[in-house]
Amino acid sequence: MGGNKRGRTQRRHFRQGRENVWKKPRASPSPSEAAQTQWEPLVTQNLVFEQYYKEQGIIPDEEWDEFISILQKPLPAAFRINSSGQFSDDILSQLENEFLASLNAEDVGGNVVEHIRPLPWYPAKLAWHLNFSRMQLRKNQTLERIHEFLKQENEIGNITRQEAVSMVPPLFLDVQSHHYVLDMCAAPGSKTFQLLEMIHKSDKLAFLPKGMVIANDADVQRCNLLIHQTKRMCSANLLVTNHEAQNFPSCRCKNNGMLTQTTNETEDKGSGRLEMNEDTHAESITELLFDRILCDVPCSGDGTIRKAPDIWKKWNAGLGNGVHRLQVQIAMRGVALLKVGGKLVYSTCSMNPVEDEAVVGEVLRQSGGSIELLDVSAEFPELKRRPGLKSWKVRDKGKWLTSHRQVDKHRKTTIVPSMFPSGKSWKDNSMSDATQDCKKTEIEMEPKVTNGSDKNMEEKSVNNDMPCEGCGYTGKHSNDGNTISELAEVPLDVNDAEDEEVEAEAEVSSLPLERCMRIIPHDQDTGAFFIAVFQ
Ligand SMILES: C[S@@+](CC[C@H](N)C(=O)[O-])C[C@H]1O[C@@H](n2cnc3c(N)ncnc32)[C@H](O)[C@@H]1O
Repeated sequence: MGGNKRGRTQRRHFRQGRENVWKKPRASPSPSEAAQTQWEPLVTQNLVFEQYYKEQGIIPDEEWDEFISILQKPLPAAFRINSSGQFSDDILSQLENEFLASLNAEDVGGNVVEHIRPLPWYPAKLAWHLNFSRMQLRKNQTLERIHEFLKQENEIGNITRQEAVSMVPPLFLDVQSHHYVLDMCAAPGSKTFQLLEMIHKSDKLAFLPKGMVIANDADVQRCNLLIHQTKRMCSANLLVTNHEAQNFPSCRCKNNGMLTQTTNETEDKGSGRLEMNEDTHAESITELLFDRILCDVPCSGDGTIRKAPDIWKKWNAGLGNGVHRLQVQIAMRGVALLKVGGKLVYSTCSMNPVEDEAVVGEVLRQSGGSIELLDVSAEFPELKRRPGLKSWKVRDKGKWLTSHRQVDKHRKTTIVPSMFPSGKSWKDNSMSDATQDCKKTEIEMEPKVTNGSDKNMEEKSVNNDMPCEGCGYTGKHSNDGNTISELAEVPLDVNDAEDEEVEAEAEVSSLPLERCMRIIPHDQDTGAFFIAVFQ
C-alpha cells in the first residue's frame, strides 16, 4: 500500500474508531525501510479463545456477540483524581464546570452524548471515564485541551491515568491511614499509587500517616517503573522491594516501627535488602504482619485484550494453565503474612477460571478454614459484576477435562488437581496433591543462592525463566521447571480439537466461589477483571 493511500486509510479507520486495525510489522524501521513497509491488518479474532470462553459459560449465549464485539473495540481512557492531593477539589471542579460542558454534546436527535463522565461506582466522583481511547486523545485536535490537561496533571501527581477496572481491587481493601499494606506484585504501580493515596488521606493539615505501603515486584526493571510512578506522590511511607512474592521474606518490626528482615544465620547474614537495623533486641521485636495485602498476580492478561490487541494472536489455554501454580504460591505467601482480621485481595486481569476461581478454591483449601472468602456483593452497588463460577473445565493439549482423573499420566504434574473445581471442601481434602507439590517446590527453592556461586542453582534458575504474557515479565517464576512454551498449547484447528473432547460429568465446587466477582467488558464498556476478597 503506498504512503498516501495508507495515510488516508488510517485516517478513515481512525474516524471510525477502529485504530486497532492497522499495525506496523516492526517496531522501529529505518526511514527508508519505513517508506516501503507494508501495513498488516491486526488480528482481532481467535477461534481457540472464543471456543474456550464459550465452553466456560462465563458469558450467556444471548450476550456472546456483544461480548466479542466490545473486545474488538479500543478501550476508552480513564483516570483518577489523587484523593490525598491538595488540588483534588480544584481538579474536580474544572472537570465538572469546564470539560463536561465542552465535551458532552447533543447528537442530531437532541440526546446528550456523554464523552466524559464520572465512574458511578467510584467514591466522590474521583474517577472518570472518557469516551475516547488513548490514541484518539493523542491524535485528535479537538481533544487537545483535555489531553494536555491530563498529561500535565498526571505528571505532577494530581491525577493518575489508569484503566477503570484496575481501580477496583484497592477499593475493596478499605485501607486506613494506620494500616501496614503489602502490594505483592506492584509494578508498574497504578494500584500502589491508589493505596498510598488511601494511607495519606486526611482532613488534617500536614498529616503524617502511621501506616506504610511496601510495594514489591520480582522484576527489577519494572521496579524502576514502579518508583517512577510512585515518586509523584512524594511519600515517605513507601518502601519498594524486589523479591519473588512467593518467597517474600519475613520481616521483623521494632516497636518504633523500624523494619528488619529475618536473616538466616548460616546463609547470607546481613545481605537482606529489607534490613534497616541490625541492632535488634528480642524483647522489643515482633514479626511484621500486614493489615492489608494486595495480590494482583502475574496472569495471562486476556482481560486487557482491548488495550493490548496483540493478545488475540498469542492467546491459548496453556498460558493460564502455566501460571496457576505460581498464583497459588503467591496468594498463599500473602495469607501467611496477613494479620488476623486483616484483608487480602486476590486479583487478575484474566477471565480464565483456572487463574481465578481455581486459585481462590485452592487457597481456601490450603488455608484450612483460617481465612474466609468475604461476600462483598453489597459494597459498591453501582459496579456491575458477575458472581464467580462454581464449575469450569480445564483444557490441555486440545482436550476438555472436567476432573483430574482424566488427565493423561504424563501431564499430571503440569495439570494439577487444584486447577479443577473438585467439589471438595478443604475438610475432605486437607492436603491436596497441589499443596504437596507446592511444599515440595518451596523446599527445593529454599537455598536461594544470590551470589551466583552455586552452579546447580544457576541451571535451575534458567529452567525456571518463564515469560508472563500478561505482564511482559520474563523473570524467574518458581514452578516445576516447565517453561510457558512447554505448557502453552499450539493453537489447534477448532474442529480437530472437538474430535478429541472427552465426555464427563462436570465437577461443582462446594466452596462459596460465587462470592468472587468478575467484571465483564460489555457490562460497562471496560476491560475485564477478577477479584476475590479474603479475611
Ligand atoms: C498484573 S502485573 C501487576 C500490576 C500492578 N499491580 C499495577 O496495578 O500496576 C503483575 C506483576 O507481577 C510481577 N511478577 C511476576 N512474577 C512475580 C513474582 N513471582 N513475584 C512478584 N512479582 C511478580 C510482574 O513483574 C508484574 O509487574
